[in-house]
Amino acid sequence: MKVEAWMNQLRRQLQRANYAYYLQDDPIMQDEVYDRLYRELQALEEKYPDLVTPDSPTQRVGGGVAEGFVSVKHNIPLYSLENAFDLGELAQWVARLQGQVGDDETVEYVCELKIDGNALALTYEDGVLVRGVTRGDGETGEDITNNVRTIRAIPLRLAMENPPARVEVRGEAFLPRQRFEKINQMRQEKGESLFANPRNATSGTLRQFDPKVVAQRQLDFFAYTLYVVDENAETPTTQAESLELLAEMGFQVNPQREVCQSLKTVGEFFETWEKKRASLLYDTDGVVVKINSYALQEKLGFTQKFPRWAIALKFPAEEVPTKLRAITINV
Ligand SMILES: NC(=O)c1cc2c(=O)c3cc(F)ccc3oc2nc1N
Repeated sequence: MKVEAWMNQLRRQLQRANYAYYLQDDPIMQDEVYDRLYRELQALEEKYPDLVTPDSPTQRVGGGVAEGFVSVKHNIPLYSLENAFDLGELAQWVARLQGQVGDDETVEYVCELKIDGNALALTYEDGVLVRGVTRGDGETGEDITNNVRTIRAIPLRLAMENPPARVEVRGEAFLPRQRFEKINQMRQEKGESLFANPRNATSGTLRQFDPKVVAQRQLDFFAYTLYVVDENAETPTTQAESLELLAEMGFQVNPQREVCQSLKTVGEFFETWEKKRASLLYDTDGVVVKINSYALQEKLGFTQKFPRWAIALKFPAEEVPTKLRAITINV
């Protein structure tokens, strides 16, 4: 077999093993086999440097220390979400929607946990990750591609045979709480300032100039929006389908989601997770409620700042720990 074909085969095998191990928590290959194949690919890439490809697992941490980040315009803007602070406000939002879509339309919702991290905009061309950008002001963000490439939950190549010409993905980079605590513990030992919370630690890490530092922090990522920019590729017609397609493409998609037919079941999803969220390995600050149908999303469109077809239903702010409150009262 030609060496180039062998190197491509090695890459596919390592990517599949990575996906199974990292995203499906179901290893298909012993570590020592993975390491041997990885070293074999590295040796071949050193011997044939012009056969190195950007999606090779060996290319995750590279690019040297950046001088700064270039500001780039998003291909598709990233809007923010309107907030609702209780079920009453959610009911008002639903009533407004129903008014806009007409009473004959039965509206179906998708409820997703709102991950408390930093939004990222990813661009894939012919299935290969070409750009990773911070949210910025929604119109332009900072090109942090070399840092994004170090996030293991973000595929360097989409896991599909015939990828669309271009795919835009949005998702949330975040740090699981345990990882956040470990990072702060290491900073404390080095006498460095501590991060206030996982979200700040995530944004501080994404803007590091050295990808090696980003890689050490082991950021995580959940994808939540997909735009297939390719007229002859099949495109999803609902948010639920998009989430399934994102998982097929090799992204980590948050499993705690539900298609709801009524405000009542949205409320139940919200109340369930308001209670259970402490058991999650990462911070969430609410539930994102979205209209499932893309046709209806299209019909509703956007205001100056928000999509009319999505809202963030926020969890009440964390209770101040009682002992702290007791001290306040004594003072
Ligand atoms: N933090 C999140 O977990 C999360 C955030 C957003 C958004 O910010 C968001 C913004 C839009 F304009 C439209 C849809 C969105 O969907 C989203 N879905 C999510 N799951």
